[in-house]
Amino acid sequence: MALLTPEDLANMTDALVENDRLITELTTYSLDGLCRKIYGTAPAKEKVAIIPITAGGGIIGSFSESLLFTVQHFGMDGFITENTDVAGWYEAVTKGADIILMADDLAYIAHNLRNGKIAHNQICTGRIYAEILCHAKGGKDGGDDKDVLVLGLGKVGTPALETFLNEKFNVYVFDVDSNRVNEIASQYPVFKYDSEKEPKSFFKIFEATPCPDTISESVLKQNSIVSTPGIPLGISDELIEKYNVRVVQEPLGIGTLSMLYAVF
Ligand SMILES: NC(=O)C1=CN([C@@H]2O[C@H](COP(=O)(O)OP(=O)(O)OC[C@H]3O[C@@H](n4cnc5c(N)ncnc54)[C@H](O)[C@@H]3O)[C@@H](O)[C@H]2O)C=CC1
Ligand SMILES: NCCC[C@@H](N)C(=O)NCCCC[C@H](N)C(=O)O
Repeated sequence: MALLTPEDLANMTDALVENDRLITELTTYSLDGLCRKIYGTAPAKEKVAIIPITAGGGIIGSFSESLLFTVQHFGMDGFITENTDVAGWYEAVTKGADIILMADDLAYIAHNLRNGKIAHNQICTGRIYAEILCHAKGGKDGGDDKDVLVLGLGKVGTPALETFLNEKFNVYVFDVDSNRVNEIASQYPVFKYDSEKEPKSFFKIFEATPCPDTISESVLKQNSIVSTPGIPLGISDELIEKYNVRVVQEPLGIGTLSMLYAVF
């Protein structure tokens, strides 16, 4: 899994606030409101403990602080444990935490100690970024509002395509790993997107890859919406400006709020 860097998180607080505004403009739901709608849950004064984990690559600068900002920004009570790892878990529980947030290099989870629910960041991230596109108001020409292009069929992209299929979208998929495309196409009723054989542009594009410039001019329309957890951003500033593309992208907070609503 591509690991976050402190640089990825440098502008996270501004990005979360700005993306919440954009999500509201596109969907009429605030991020908080959209999470309530898709999960059917709501916070009930849970105390959230964030436990720094030293395993693997170790602590990532401002990772825990970014989680605390997210928790508090959406009105919840949270704290970062003074201790790490097992000692941090003990501290969290003895301080009355209801929900634990913690991440090593292989998994970032939310665990509700009261109801037993557990959520995984990659699944919840794929779902919320897909739901943002599902709820985004259609293009001026309307018709293709149910078409969506999914770029990147990994641990985030797969839950996203499942969300689009559940919402009855026509899902076009692409991945540089053709074996992965064939595997997905054998499991799900999706269309393999091939820009050479059948060029097609999309109003709604989802991207979850670790590469830049994955979104080419050929797939864009005027006013396209790109919903992408992918880091780095998969579309150039030039194309964003030329096609007035609205881009929903933020490194950690949107996926974290989705995880919390999944365990309330
Ligand atoms: N913003 C957020 O909250 C989060 C962001 N991420 C980011 O999302 C991205 C995807 O994460 P995962 O799904 O866990 O990774 P993954 O490695 O499971 O999947 C990535 C997929 O993208 C494909 N790919 C790579 N280059 C491509 C290209 N040029 N065009 C099309 N497909 C390409 C790979 O073949 C792979 O199938 C990563 O950049 C990760 O850092 C992950 C979780 C949360
Ligand atoms: N964008 C959300 C997904 C994050 C994931 N790509 C990652 O960097 N995981 C490693 C996090 C390690 C955190 C560290 N153990 C700490 O506790 O500071």
